[in-house]
Amino acid sequence: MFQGLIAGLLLLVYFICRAFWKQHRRLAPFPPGPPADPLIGNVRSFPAHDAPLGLMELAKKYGDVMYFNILGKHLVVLSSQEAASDLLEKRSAIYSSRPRSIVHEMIGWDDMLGFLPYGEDFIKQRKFFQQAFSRQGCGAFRPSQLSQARILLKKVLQNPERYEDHIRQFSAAVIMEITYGHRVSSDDDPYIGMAEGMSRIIVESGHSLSIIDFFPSLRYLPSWFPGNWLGRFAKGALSSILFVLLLSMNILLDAAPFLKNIRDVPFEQVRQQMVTGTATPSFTSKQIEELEQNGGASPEDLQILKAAALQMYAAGADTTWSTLMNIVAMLFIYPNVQRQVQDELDSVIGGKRLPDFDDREPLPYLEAVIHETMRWHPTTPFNLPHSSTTDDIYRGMYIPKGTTVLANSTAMSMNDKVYSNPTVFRPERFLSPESEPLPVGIGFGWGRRICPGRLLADASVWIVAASFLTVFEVVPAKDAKGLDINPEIKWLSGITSHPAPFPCVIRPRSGHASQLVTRL
Ligand code: HEM
Repeated sequence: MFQGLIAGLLLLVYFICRAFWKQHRRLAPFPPGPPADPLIGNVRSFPAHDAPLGLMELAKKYGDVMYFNILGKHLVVLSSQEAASDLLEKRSAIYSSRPRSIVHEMIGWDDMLGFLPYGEDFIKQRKFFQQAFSRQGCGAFRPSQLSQARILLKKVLQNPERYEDHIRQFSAAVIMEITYGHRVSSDDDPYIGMAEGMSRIIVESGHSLSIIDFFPSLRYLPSWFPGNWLGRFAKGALSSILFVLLLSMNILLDAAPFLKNIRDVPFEQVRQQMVTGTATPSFTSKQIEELEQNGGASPEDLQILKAAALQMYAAGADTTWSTLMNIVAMLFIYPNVQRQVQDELDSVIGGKRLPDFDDREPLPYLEAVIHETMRWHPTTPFNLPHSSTTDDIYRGMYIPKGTTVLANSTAMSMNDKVYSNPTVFRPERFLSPESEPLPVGIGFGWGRRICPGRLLADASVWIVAASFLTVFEVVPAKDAKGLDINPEIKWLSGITSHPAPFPCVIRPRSGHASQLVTRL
């Protein structure tokens, strides 16, 4: 009797709480956002071109937490580091999943860490990364980063006009060596071919997957259609579906066997080498060893590990390359900044040798230039989308379960409440006494999804920037009359953003540096 009463009371409390929650939910409005059309929601008001900039403008009107309804799907755009840190970091128990990506499912990439929803597989795969790329773990990769940086310098010396390719190959070679212990020996190394094919697929599939790139295609509709939103919606939806179908078929046709090979071939090679005792220690060999020490690697474990190894390349090569290309562009545009970095390098290292990673501490100006480049032109103009796993109320606004949450890095980097004169490229802002906040979230994301390769990336960028600027300088090319060509640099945006090729000359610096170059 007494137990029944307790059970009844508990049930009553449950229903009251549920009713209160529903009431609360109804009372809490969605975050502000542009007015929506019936059924299609904000399809027409979502910026179709240059979405990061378009959304930055909208945020001036609607605030740093904006709501969009895209064909019934909830999308929240965050435009301040404060909101991103509050939600993606402090409430990371709620905001750490990823939205479903049909195209990535079709090409079999849905088991890679970056696309996994929050859950057991995510936690398992993320652990591989956290172990390998801890501060201590990264130390083991330094020799490979240093020697690949030397190879890069030699290639630039021999063939400076192909510097973009050389930097791309550096980024790929470091990842291949770290992941599989494979030392890239020449430009026609088959692993480099695989890596380049992979880059192409990342760019293509990234476009078709992204909600930002996909749904706005519904907007390519005549705006004169008076009041007949249904007709517009149908036409837009059809074109979007066709767009995705064509793109994914194209990917499927020429990419499926390739994707299987790039996943299996290097991985199986490491396993063979482990059997014959010829494997160079790598991320893959270490993880296999560890699994075997803990009772043997199951086929599922091996599948997860294969996906993790592939993910390393998919996430680490283009991002590192784009960041380095952005730095080259900024140094070209701001020769006085370039000179100041070189003065610092000369006074600290003395121009008698190439920088080693141990020289990292005393180069604050170079560090500031790297941070300022990542702020001024974020490598990923949008962070990867997060997705929420329960209903939430933030600052009195309702964010439903299943909302895609997009952090607009571009808007954050231009926030004048955080950065003084944000449109001006000024590394000094990160130095004492100004010491403005470092753009860590803008560069590498937040919370449980923060880039697990950030320490490795940071070291690669530092080593290349420091050694490159010790021996080379980037100067304007000359026209037929011998005058400087001052090109207007255009920025290309996909998943990552980097400058379009622009005319410039890379040449050895004079003085001590020229001797270093001859010794390369
Ligand atoms: C300068 C170079 C790099 C930049 C700018 C960069 C940036 C990012 C960003 C913005 C994210 C999304 C974070 C979020 O969702 O909140 C991310 C995720 C990721 N990055 Fe990086 N990254 C770089 C290099 C690397 C490297 C070298 C690796 C590995 C070797 C790596 C592995 C990953 C992985 C696996 C994810 C997905 C994490 C997850 O979904 O849990 N990244 N990165």
